[in-house]
Amino acid sequence: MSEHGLLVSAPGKVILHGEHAVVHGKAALAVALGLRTFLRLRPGGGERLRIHLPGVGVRREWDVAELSALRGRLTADFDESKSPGVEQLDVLKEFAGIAADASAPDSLAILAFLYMCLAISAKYGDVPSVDIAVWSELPTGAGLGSSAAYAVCLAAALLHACRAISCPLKDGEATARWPEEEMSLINSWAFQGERVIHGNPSGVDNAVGTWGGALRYQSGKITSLKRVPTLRILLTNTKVPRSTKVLVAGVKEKILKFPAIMNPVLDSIDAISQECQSVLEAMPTNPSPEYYPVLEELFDINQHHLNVIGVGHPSLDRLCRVTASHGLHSKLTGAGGGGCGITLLPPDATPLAVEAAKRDLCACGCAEHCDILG
Ligand SMILES: Nc1ncnc2c1ncn2[C@@H]1O[C@H](COP(=O)(O)OP(=O)(O)O)[C@@H](O)[C@H]1O
Ligand SMILES: C[C@@](O)(CCOP(=O)(O)O)CC(=O)O
Ligand SMILES: [Mg+2]
Repeated sequence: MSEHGLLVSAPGKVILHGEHAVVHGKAALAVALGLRTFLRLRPGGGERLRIHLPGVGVRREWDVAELSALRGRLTADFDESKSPGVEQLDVLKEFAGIAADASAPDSLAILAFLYMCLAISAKYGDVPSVDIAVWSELPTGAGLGSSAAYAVCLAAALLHACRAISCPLKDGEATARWPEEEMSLINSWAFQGERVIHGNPSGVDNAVGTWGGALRYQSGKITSLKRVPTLRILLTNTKVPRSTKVLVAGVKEKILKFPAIMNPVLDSIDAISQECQSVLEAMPTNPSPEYYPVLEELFDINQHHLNVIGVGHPSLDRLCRVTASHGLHSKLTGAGGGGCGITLLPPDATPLAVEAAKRDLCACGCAEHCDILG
């Protein structure tokens, strides 16, 4: 690592269809966002490891020797394919002074960092003496994959600090991507970070955070979408906070309680993703209004399904109602329970109608918008 260190970044994502169902082996379609998380890695001083996470109000530092001793107490083989153990996480919580239920954003961020740092360094070398700062353009806990972007940045930086991956920058280059197999390793370790934060993630968010672009994800299989037409989508943050971990656990509980009722809903969400992919791949690259009625109907059906599996919220119902009053169709994106919704903007939607919808959304408290292009 040079004395100037390394700047790493990873994008957030929008799930078009398949959130939650993807945790249960169904397909999801997701696209990377222009909003990113950034990490600066610098050589540390005095055999210390420092982290600064302004987004969640964390500034902590530890002795490298103290972390090495802690790593020795965790008595387990660390591997990117092994789930973080409950006992391991309990030891880390106790060490960092984190409550046993560890659900606050700062606690989860520290826990994911400590786990990834100790696990990666145990596999590839010594606990590194580095300074790490992470900041983001993404809202945290709003359905845009901030946890995955954070985990991808941490995985890349820690693997780099432990010399498990190369420095991709060649002389004179300002930016670069790691080679494919190193990206796969980053993705696998980012998944471990997501496991600490989410409990039981599908892996779709860290896949988009690592690879970018538009992809279909199912049971660990990542496929780039063949052709992605230009799709205008309005992103609205309801500003209602929620935790992905809690929502994912709630869906699992419902499936266990009513398998015969819930499994067909997940199958139907899967079919929506398939149908949406077919439409997207049939659409010309340039905006073409005739495909939109189907895409709009798929949004509506999926939004109903997401309510059925228990991840809706009154703020999201309001968002859908307000946009519907302007002829526009919306659904939640990500874990739901608040967070963000997406609204499809067909090429024949008038700028006046879109502006009016945005104004009404602001009036009902959903104050943040951005237009994204697929
Ligand atoms: N920039 C960041 N710095 C530190 N922690 C972060 C950052 N972004 C996200 N996180 C962690 O991820 C959690 C949010 O993850 P999650 O509930 O999955 O929501 P989402 O991924 O939709 O934003 C936060 O509570 C925090 O622990
Ligand atoms: C609900 C889920 O499908 C997506 C969660 O996304 P987010 O953390 O809300 O950005 C969970 C997952 O796929 O791991
Ligand atoms: Mg998340």
